[in-house]
Amino acid sequence: MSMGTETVVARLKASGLLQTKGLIGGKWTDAYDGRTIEVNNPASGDVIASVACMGEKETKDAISSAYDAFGHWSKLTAADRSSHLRKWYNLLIQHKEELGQLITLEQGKPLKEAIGEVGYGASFIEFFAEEAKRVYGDIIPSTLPDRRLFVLKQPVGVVGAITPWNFPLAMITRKVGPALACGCTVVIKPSEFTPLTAIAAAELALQSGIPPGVLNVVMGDAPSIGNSLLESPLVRKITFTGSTVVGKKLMAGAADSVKKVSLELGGNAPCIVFDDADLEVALKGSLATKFRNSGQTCVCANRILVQEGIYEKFTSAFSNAVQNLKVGNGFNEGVVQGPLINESAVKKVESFVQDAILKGAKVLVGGKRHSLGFTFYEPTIIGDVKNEMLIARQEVFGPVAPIIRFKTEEEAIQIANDTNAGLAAYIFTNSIKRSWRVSEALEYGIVGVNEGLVSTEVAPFGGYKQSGLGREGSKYGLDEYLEYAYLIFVYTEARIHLVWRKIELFENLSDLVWMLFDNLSGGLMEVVEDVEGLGSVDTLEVVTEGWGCVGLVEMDPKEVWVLVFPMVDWHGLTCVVPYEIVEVVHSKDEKGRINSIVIRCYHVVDWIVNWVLMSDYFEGSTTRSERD
Ligand SMILES: NC(=O)c1ccc[n+]([C@@H]2O[C@H](COP(=O)([O-])OP(=O)(O)OC[C@H]3O[C@@H](n4cnc5c(N)ncnc54)[C@H](O)[C@@H]3O)[C@@H](O)[C@H]2O)c1
Ligand SMILES: O=CCCC(=O)O
Repeated sequence: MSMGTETVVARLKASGLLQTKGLIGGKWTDAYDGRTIEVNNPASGDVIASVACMGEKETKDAISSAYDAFGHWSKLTAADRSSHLRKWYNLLIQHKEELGQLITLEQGKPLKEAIGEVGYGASFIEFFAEEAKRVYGDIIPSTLPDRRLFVLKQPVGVVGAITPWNFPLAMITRKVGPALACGCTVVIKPSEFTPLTAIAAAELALQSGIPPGVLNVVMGDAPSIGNSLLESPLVRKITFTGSTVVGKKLMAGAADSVKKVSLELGGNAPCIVFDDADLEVALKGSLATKFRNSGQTCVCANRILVQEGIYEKFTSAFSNAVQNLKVGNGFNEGVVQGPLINESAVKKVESFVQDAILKGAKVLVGGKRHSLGFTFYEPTIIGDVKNEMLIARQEVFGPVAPIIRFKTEEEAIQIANDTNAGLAAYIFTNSIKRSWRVSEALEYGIVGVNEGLVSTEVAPFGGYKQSGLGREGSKYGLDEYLEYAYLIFVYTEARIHLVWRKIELFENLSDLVWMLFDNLSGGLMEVVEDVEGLGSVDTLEVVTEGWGCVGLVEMDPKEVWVLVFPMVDWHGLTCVVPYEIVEVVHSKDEKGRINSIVIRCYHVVDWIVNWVLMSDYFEGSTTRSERD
């Protein structure tokens, strides 16, 4: 291990945030067969750590733990879940430096950018801690007068979350934040290249008091973990960020048990610079979108389309800027371009560049491996690229900017949309009309107008076409973890057959309660108010099997009348059972007989209903025993 890596590793170990085990049911766990997998520093090739290499058995246990934890976690109040998430967020921010170092160590991005990722990643936890309290349902205006229609949002259940290496923290929190906020529990499978950040984030989740089993981490054998998640009937949702190839496999695998699926897949972002663009703004935006994370983001510009009138000026200024990008180990001061993740990533970049050159493109800057060796590649610009070349058809996922020349707006739109991907697109123009026109014509889920950095926790992130399904972040991000239950309640006084029963005035409350228990076939009796000394109106709620007692009304100092009603059975649903009496008021006629009673109570769904009972009801009333 080189000195640099060794020192950082020692510091991180001392902080307790560099761990190597998976997390199952709140317990740090080795692979059951003891297997491990090495995690490398891409800047030096050093082995940072050996982590548990897990598979089917560990994943099944993690799923069971998540399933067991779901019962409790989903029933916490939104405020409680929110408070757990907020504590986790605070810890992530408190450990921003260490987490940033871990990211640079295992993923390679410059430390400043890595610490930026921690802030970005943590923002999803903060945002969804707040959103947890806003998972509102709906009341739908009914087509019939006697019914009420509701939409109840419920957590989908256990979630399998599979994430990539390019944002080792943010791609996890963008899934886990909304999942936990909604009441789901999660099994996370981080990339085998960057598990350390995921483990550290899970450690902080445990420290924040998130209960065991709510968040589990398994890593190692990707297909085996993936298949276990797909095959388990306990897993109700798969959320994946990664390549389109793997995304398609997971989508197909989820079909068998019809799991809910959301996919954040690869992009092929066009960055269109029009003649009327502000050159400085276009340069800044194009640099930011192309070279962020050394070109290894799904929203990185993959093709830079430049209109012919500004082509020379733009390419020359862009080339100057790119030549000055400092490449190196992410821990070194001033470095803005780190290494690529591994050797095969460099080989892919090389082959794409080679293909473009063979087909007539020209290297304007860079174009080869960097003299630093390992997986460093020179920041590169290639001119005269055509949209048919490999580099314009597929994600290069490296620091290479292919430039395509175009003449008209229509041509730019046609080239931009000529791809299976549809994640992010960028346009640079000073024309408001063109901004709207082109933004709306682009078949992309995200469009940056005069802006190269588009990601934020408050806006929906996701793609059209083969770039994925669903959205992450923002209020829309919650939908991916919710089921919508439609409930219909019929509310009708005609269905309620009221029965009044005269009973003796009891000496004390317990006698009364026992009498009710005996006579009303048993069940739970809940004293809503203290009935000691029975006033003119007292309220008692007794829920019995088939019968309910909602009120006691004193008619005479020697008599107590109990209002009993059968629970209404409607299409197999027991409903119209009031559960909390607010007020019972009665009036008497001139002979002192009760002629009306109004019972105000909370209905099962929290409306207050007024039941007005007129004297007619009492005339023909029967007792429970008579009915039986
Ligand atoms: N749209 C987005 O939000 C977004 C964000 C980040 C990255 N990405 C995309 O991710 C890709 C780069 O990430 P990557 O190389 O880690 O992607 P990848 O598809 O190779 O791997 C992603 C994850 O899937 C796992 N995996 C691989 N094969 C699997 C299988 N058979 N079953 C289950 N899991 C499996 C990997 O171990 C990893 O955890 C790029 O295409 C990039 O565009 C997309
Ligand atoms: O790589 C894709 C995610 C990048 C982002 O969230 O901005």
